[in-house]
Order: sequence, then structure tokens, then C-alpha cells
Amino acid sequence: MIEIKNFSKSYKGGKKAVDNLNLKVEAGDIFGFIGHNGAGKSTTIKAIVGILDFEEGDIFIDGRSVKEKPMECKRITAYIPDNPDLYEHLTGIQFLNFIGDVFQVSREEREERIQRYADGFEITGALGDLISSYSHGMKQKLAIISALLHKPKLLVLDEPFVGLDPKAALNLKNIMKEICKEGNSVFFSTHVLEVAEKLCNKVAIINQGKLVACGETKELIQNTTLENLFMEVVEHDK
Ligand SMILES: Nc1ncnc2c1ncn2[C@@H]1O[C@H](COP(=O)(O)OP(=O)(O)OP(=O)(O)O)[C@@H](O)[C@H]1O
Repeated sequence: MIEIKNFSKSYKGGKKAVDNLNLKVEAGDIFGFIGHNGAGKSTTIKAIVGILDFEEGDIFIDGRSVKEKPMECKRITAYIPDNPDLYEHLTGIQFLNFIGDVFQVSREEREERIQRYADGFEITGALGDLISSYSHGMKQKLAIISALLHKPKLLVLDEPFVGLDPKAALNLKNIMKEICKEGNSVFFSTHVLEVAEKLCNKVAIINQGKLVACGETKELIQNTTLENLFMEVVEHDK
């Protein structure tokens, strides 16, 4: 679903934020992307979802290059940033309908999905309110619902569990599992290693822009924990 080939990115005047990254996410994977602050996670994620230009390497979504076919890639992808900026002057339902229109989701499908996901996140009663009145967590829930409206083949999330209450976090984990059971894929960055260990069938660890571990979670951690593995590979790499 995602194939990253020799991807590197340098920001102006800086060192390489990501250095020759190679990675594959298959259909059905819940893939956790782990690394210290500044390791290169958001840079990689932004390149995957087509909002950051890069010169070195290529990234393919379901076989299409994000450079050559950006619109086709965006059509089948949903991205939730770590701090979603939503249209504050719209109500929740106006925003969801706007996104539904952009992605040409039929009325029946959007109504069914909005009801299911808004009930799951317990924000149905707030959908008529202006987004500017929402708490941080409510905005995050709305962003997640909007991302799911067009049933994306690939869901990409940057630090999705920060700011969600425990019930909402559990709901999101269940949604991720459901999406992947249907043959779609989820790729997300996190600092919460316990969540990644339990939820992800595959993980990758990035350190100072370089991939230092990648594979099936069970095979990578064997008899230890993801936290131990992370500390080991990151310390070893110093
Ligand atoms: N717009 C930018 N301009 C210059 N340098 C940047 C920019 N964005 C990121 N960087 C640098 O690139 C490197 C990787 O940053 P990135 O945001 O990808 O890390 P991250 O792993 O997502 O970190 P965090 O966990 O703190 O979100 C860091 O050294 C950072 O300072």
C-alpha cells in the first residue's frame, strides 16, 4: 500500500531530516512508526501524503507515485495531522458535509458513516455546534470522522492518541483494526510504545533520519518489549 524507496529530505540550511529511507506497508497492515522527537517521522508522513516536496527517492501509494500521480494518491488516502486545523466558522456537520462533497461520498454512505463514527466518539450532539466551540479532543474526533468518510484505502495519522480520552483512544484502535481487516492499511507515528506493541502487526524505528529497525512486531521484540528494543537500537546507534 505504501512503498518508500530511497527517500531523503533536507530542509533549507539544515542537515538531512530523513536519510535514504526504504519501507513497505502492505494491505491489511497496522504499521507503527516510532522515533525520538526530531527523528524524521512527521517529515516522512508529510511526504507520504503529498504535502511536502522532496527531490531524492520516490514514494508509491497503491503502486502510484506521489510525485507523478498526486491526485490519484490523495483520493485513496486520508491524513490526520497531529494538530488538525479545521474550519472554525463551520459547524461540525457542515464541515463533514463539505469533506463528503470534496470526496464525492453519496448522501446515504455519508449519513451512515457520520452517524456510526460520531456515535462511537460520542460527539453526535455537538455536530450542530461551531467547531470554534469544540475542545481539542473534540476537534481531533471530528478530524478522524472526516478522514473516514470516503473509506480511504490508506489512513495516515501523526500522533493520533495524543489528546484523546481513554474511551476515544479505544474507539480509534477498534476503527483501525476494522479498517485493516477489510484489506486497507493504517500507518501512524506514536511515542506510546505500549500502544504500538499491542496494536501494530508491524513497526519501524527511525533514529536521526535513518531506519534502525523494521518488521513484524512479534519477530522484532521476541522475548523483550518494544520499549526495551527501542532503547537498545537507539542507544546502540549513538
Ligand atoms: N520546516 C522545517 N524547516 C527546517 N527544519 C525542519 C522543518 N521541519 C522539521 N525540521 C527538522 O527536521 C528534523 C525532523 O523533524 P520531524 O518533524 O520530521 O521529526 P519528528 O520525528 O516528527 O519529531 P516529533 O516527534 O518531535 O514530532 C528535525 O531536525 C527538525 O528540526
